[in-house]
Amino acid sequence: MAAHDKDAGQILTLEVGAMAHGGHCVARYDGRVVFVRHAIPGEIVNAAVTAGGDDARFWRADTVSVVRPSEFRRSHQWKLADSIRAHASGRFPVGGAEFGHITLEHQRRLKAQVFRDTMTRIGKLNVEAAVVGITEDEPTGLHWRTRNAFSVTSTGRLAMNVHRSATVVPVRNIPLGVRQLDALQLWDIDFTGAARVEVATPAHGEEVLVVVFPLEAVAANKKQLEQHIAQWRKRMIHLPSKVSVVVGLRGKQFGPLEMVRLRGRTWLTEVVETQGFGTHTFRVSGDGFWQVHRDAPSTLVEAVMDALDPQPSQVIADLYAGAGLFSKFLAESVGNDGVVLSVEASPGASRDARKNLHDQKQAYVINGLTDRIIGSWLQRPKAAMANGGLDGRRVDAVVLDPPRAGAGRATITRIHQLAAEKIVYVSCDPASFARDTKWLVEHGWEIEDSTIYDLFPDTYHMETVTTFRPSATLRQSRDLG
Ligand SMILES: C[S@@+](CC[C@H](N)C(=O)[O-])C[C@H]1O[C@@H](n2cnc3c(N)ncnc32)[C@H](O)[C@@H]1O
Repeated sequence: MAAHDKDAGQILTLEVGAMAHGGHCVARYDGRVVFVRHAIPGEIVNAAVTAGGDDARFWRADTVSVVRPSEFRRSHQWKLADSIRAHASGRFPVGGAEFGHITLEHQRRLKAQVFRDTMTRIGKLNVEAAVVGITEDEPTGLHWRTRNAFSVTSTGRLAMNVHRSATVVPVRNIPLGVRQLDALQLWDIDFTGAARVEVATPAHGEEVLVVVFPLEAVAANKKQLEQHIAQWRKRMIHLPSKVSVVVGLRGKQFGPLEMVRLRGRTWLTEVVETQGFGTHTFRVSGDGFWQVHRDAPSTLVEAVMDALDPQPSQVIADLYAGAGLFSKFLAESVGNDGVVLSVEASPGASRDARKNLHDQKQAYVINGLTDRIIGSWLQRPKAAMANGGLDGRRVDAVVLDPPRAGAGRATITRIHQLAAEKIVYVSCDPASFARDTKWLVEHGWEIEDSTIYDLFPDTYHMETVTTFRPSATLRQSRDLG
């Protein structure tokens, strides 16, 4: 909350309307829009203003009590994230479980509505998408996160941030985390000197990877850093032998992360077992991206493989490929005469991808920014793949899985120029996806199918997998060209 915010703390009684992207319901007060968190469409709530002011275009508020509850309200699954209990004890809820007070079935209905509304508002398209949930998540929506990041309090305890705030609240369990995480009792360790701690606890196996990021001042002072490293090492000596601990020294974005090993390894193993597409094992380094829900890797691989339907000898571009999750399964399907171009910007993730794909000669790991790599393919299609070309071949299909910001207009245009037969777009953000879709449609692409996967229960987040095909007009113009 901003210190100058004279309206902060004021309690408003509001009838809340539709759920908007970002996890808040839209309400009106004196003609002004108020984004209300921890409410459900149709409810009347008392909400405390968390950001206001006469000049503000809109206000923000947290529900503190419910006057007319929705039939889909339940008691919140996580005390520290429950706005009502938090405000009653004079504090703010931690972020990250803003749907914990809504039944799982209704959360999914709301996600479908948010996706539909966002596609209409930004994408200018009517898209109906079914929501697929993970059965084991029912009914609570708890115990699914394999990747958890913590802030650290001034006394060295693991903590979570209050929504849109630097305020941290110490935690002693993470209800959304997989059960292995609580069992480690990392809350009892003194992490003084650290700014952030990230913990990866894979769904299968006992390996755990803890990455400790020092405070900037500590990282900048070699002697202090060494002292803290010695202390962290000592304080974690009791952890089970399969727990690896590294200190991460961040470079610039996409620059290499230097990892100082305190114990164990700088990476862990992830096993992805699918229905119908086999099982593969992946190496994922401390700084590498991995899907967060324990069942997300297998669910998304199955969705992408079903949507793409890769055939032997095809050329497939896997853009924003991370450690090669989709590339690995795709390479197997296209066989020795096919090609998978696995494009990823992070050097660490590309290193992992090279290891994960080393036995598949048809897979090329290309480290760089997607738009530049495609630009090179378009400019020099005859050049060898190792030299930034396509070896005279044509890209048959594209899968892209960009970060939350989406691909952006320039990259979408280049993807279109590849003249593939199919694009499968995996997205974790409906707003950037709607923007990218608008540009694809302007270029002549049509949506064939779109499905929402509820891979972030008890939060407002969602994952979508959408198949695009060239429209009849686009096909015609290609034939003429
Ligand atoms: C949502 S993750 C998907 C990774 C992979 N498909 C998976 O499922 O494990 C997005 C990835 O894109 C990478 N990335 C971000 N911006 C990029 C860019 N401009 N070009 C290439 N890769 C990028 C990130 O480093 C990250 O690994």
